[in-house]
Amino acid sequence: MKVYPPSLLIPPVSRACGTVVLPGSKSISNRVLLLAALSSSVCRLSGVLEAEDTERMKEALSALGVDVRRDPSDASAYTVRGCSGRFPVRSARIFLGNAGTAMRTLCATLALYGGDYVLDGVERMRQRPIGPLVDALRALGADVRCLQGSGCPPVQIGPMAGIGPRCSITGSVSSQFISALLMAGQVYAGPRGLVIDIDGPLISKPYVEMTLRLMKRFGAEVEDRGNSFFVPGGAYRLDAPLRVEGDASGASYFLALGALAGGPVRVEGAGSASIQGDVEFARVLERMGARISWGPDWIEARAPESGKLRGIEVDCTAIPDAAMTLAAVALKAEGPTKLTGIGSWRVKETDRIAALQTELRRVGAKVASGEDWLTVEPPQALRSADVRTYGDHRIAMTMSLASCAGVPVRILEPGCVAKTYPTYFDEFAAVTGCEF
Ligand SMILES: O=C(O)C1=C[C@@H](OP(=O)(O)O)[C@@H](O)[C@H](O)C1
Ligand SMILES: C=C(OP(=O)(O)O)C(=O)O
Repeated sequence: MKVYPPSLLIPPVSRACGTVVLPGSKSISNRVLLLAALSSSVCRLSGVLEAEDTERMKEALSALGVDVRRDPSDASAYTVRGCSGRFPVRSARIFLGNAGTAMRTLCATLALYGGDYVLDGVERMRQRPIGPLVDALRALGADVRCLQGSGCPPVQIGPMAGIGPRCSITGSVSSQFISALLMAGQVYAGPRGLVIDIDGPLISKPYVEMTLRLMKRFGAEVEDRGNSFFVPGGAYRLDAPLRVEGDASGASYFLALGALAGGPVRVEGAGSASIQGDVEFARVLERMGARISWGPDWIEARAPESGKLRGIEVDCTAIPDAAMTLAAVALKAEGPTKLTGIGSWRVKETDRIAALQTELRRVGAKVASGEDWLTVEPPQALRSADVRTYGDHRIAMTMSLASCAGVPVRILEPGCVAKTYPTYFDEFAAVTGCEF
């Protein structure tokens, strides 16, 4: 994995253009690795993201005895020999870093399988909620608990006697809980299947839709009943090789560069045919005045003809990750930009509302926030600043875009991009012509 210095000084960016071939989607990669491991077939996966979050998932599956083999001639291609839901290793302590997509899905999977497992992560992971998922799993008969009683990891898992037919779970904390119950539920459901009731509104819904589409690729047809899901139960099978799409959240930074600094910037690997909700980010940029073109697996962004982007109000409930990028685009827009529906930011890699408020103010923006919203007003002139990243890859990538507002920005601890996009700053340099 690429090694970064303690800080990176990004000079003012005056022009961005070029093409970025996106790394694999984190969300799709971690789902298909797990689905392949749970399947009853030998699965060929390509385009898998090489980053910390996917490393944690692959390590965990290997520790559980699954044969996950990298193709010697292609670092992002794997053959996974599925274990039909019966992991050979019944007792393990598994470290999942800060990978929410690994922690939540493996918690549900191993709890419904049963054994003697502890799932743990970094300090921040020990502050990220998992209580509602643990409660739903207990309602299904699993022996699982939060070891520190705080509703957060580490979680301890014991033997499983028999799975119940129904559970309910809140939709307003993390959609990953529901994706986890869906994917694991299919393999371990009893003969009557499993009903998952969703309490209240469901945030980050496109991620649940992605889960359903990928389960379908593995032969499982979940019935979406509006505020509940019926999971029929049965084995996963993958009959043809599966290629992971490029990461649409990662694409947002480069589309923003195109909109902020001339363009055209084209991202390849995700487009109008994508199953990732974050491609909608391009439509939001369009509302702000950027010129956007699409193909099935590419998107291109250019600055408005006038050169002026407009501040807007946007409900970000469906695009929690790409939404952060908008906070940086707002620095060069005319008028304020208000992001709503972002309450889940508070429980991700850091409290992203608090962190962005602090860092955007550091470069001179006027920022206000509430429990689930953020308003950014562009300053007359931006200030050069040393920007903290809080170990959060998306704070580092988002704040790198402040350099498009005419000042140098120093990103502290830029290596945190390794969570999902280890080569981010190389691509940034290639598209902007910056040297750092
Ligand atoms: O299911 C997924 O792959 C994800 C769901 C989202 O989390 P929440 O559902 O917690 O909002 C998103 O922020 C995360 O990066 C990936
Ligand atoms: C919230 C994120 O990650 P995680 O999968 O750890 O929840 C993210 O990548 O922005």
